Amino acid sequence: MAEEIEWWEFDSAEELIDAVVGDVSFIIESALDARGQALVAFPGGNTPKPILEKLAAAPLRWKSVTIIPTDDRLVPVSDPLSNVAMLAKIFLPKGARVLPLNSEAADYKLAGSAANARLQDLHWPPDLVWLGMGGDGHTASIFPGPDLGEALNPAKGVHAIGVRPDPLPPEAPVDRVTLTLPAITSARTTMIVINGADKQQVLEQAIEEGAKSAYPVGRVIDALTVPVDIYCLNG
Ligand SMILES: O=C1O[C@H](COP(=O)(O)O)[C@@H](O)[C@H](O)[C@H]1O
Repeated sequence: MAEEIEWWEFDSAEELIDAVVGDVSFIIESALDARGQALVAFPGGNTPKPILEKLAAAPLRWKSVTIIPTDDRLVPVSDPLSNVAMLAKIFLPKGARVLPLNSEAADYKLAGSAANARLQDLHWPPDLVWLGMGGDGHTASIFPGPDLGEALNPAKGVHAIGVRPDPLPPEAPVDRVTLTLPAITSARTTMIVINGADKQQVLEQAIEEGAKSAYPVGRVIDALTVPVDIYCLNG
C-alpha cells in the first residue's frame, strides 16, 4: 500500500485546475529554491491539457525547468496523439526544456532503449511525477501485455522502456514508451489527476486490490513510498 493517499474531489473543472496548478507550482518553486533546477514528468492524453495551459502562465523560472512526458505514443510529433508535442507547444514558448521519450527508432523496444539512454543524462530523481490514468486502469503507458513485467520490474537503473499494449487501447492504438515503475516511484513527489465517476471507480478498486490488481495503476500506487495526492473531477 502506498505510504499515504489523499483524495481531493472537485465539482468544477476550474476548482480542480486551480488546485493542481497551485500544488505543481509550489513543487517546482521549492525545487528551484532547493536545487536551482527542477525535473518534472507530466502526463499526456486529454485530461491534463487545460491544467498545463494554466500552469504555463504561472510566474515560474521556466528556463530552469526540464519537462519529460510520463509516457508517449510512438507517433510523429505532427500527430495529435503525440504527448510530447502537446507539452512542447505549451511550455517551449515559456523557455522550459521539453525532452521527448519517442524517437524514430526501428521498433518500440529500441525506442525505449533510446529514451532510457537520454534520461540517464538528467539530474535524477524527478521532483514530481504527475500521472494520469486511462479508463482501463493503465497509468503512464504501463499496460497489460508482453512488456508489463519489465515495466514493473526492469533491469536496475532503467528509467524508460518500450511497450506494446495488449489489447491496444482504442483511443490511441499504438506502441508506447513509458517511465518504468522504479522511475515513477523514485520521484520526490507524485500526484494523479483523473476525471469522471467511471475512472474514480476503477481507481478505487485498483487501490483496494493493490499489488495484485489487474489494473496497472493499482500496482503502481501500491509500490509508492512517498504520499500520493489524487485529484478527481466529479462527473
Ligand atoms: O494514453 C494515455 O492515456 C492516459 C490517460 O489519458 P486521458 O486522455 O484519459 O486523460 C494518460 O495519462 C497517458 O499519459 C497517455 O499516454
